[in-house]
Amino acid sequence: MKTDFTELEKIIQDILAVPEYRDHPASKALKQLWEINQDQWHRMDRLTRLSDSYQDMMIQRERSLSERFDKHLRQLEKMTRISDRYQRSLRQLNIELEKTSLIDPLTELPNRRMIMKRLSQAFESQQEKHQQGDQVANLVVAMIDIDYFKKVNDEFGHQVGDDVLIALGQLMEKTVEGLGIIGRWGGEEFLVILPSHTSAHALALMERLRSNVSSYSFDAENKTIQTSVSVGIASYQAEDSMDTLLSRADNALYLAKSDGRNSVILG
Ligand SMILES: Nc1nc2c(ncn2[C@@H]2O[C@H](COP(=O)(O)OP(=O)(O)OP(=O)(O)O)[C@@H](O)[C@H]2O)c(=O)[nH]1
Repeated sequence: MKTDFTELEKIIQDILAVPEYRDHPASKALKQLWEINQDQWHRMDRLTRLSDSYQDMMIQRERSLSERFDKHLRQLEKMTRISDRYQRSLRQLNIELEKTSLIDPLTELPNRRMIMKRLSQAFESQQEKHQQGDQVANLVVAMIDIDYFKKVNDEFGHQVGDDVLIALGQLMEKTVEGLGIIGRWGGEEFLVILPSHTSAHALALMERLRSNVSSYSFDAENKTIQTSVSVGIASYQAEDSMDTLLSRADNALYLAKSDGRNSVILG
């Protein structure tokens, strides 16, 4: 049965208000009971309000924590994106840096640093091959120097000289393509590495390269520039170091120059 407290309260108040009942023990007990009830009701009310405000506080705290968490997450995502972008551009920069540190900017051929790297690799595999007794095809290097290049600069200017270097670089690269690697050794000098060639094959290839350059003519200011190269070749021999191999190619080049230029000599 549901108690109607408003009705009950009214009945109790009515009883307590009757003057004749005032000193009656039942009236006193009822008054006491009523006060206890009121007291408990106030306590319950306080507890309920306390619990409500505690719940509100917890909800508020949870919301603020969640907002802070979301904010940190967004910051973290942003930082990750920035870091990814930064790493990508750093990688790209490294690739470009590696490229520029190994490529000659004028001719876009491998520079001396790269050609030395490749020579060192080719030299190591040559030594392994040599130890296994394979001595038919060897590592061959060819030192190439453009003849009378100073005259080109003097007569047509440095810019035309640069253009001639680029054109000859491309022509020579085409000639050795698939057979070896050519790089700019410095100034008007180039170095060819042929990893596995007989001396006869290397000689024939360099003869073709010399012939291609000498039949090439460069047009500048309505004049034709005739070009030629001198080439010194050295083929790997037992006990060779990279230095002795290069030095023999250099000596052969010197002989080719002394021989009147536009020639190929196997040292
Ligand atoms: N335009 C241009 N000239 C260069 C470059 N590097 C070196 N040279 C020039 O190449 C010329 C080399 O001259 P020399 O060493 O006297 O040799 P050469 O005139 O070719 O004569 P031989 O080698 O004896 O046939 C010099 O004039 C250098 O200035 C370059 O990057 N661009």
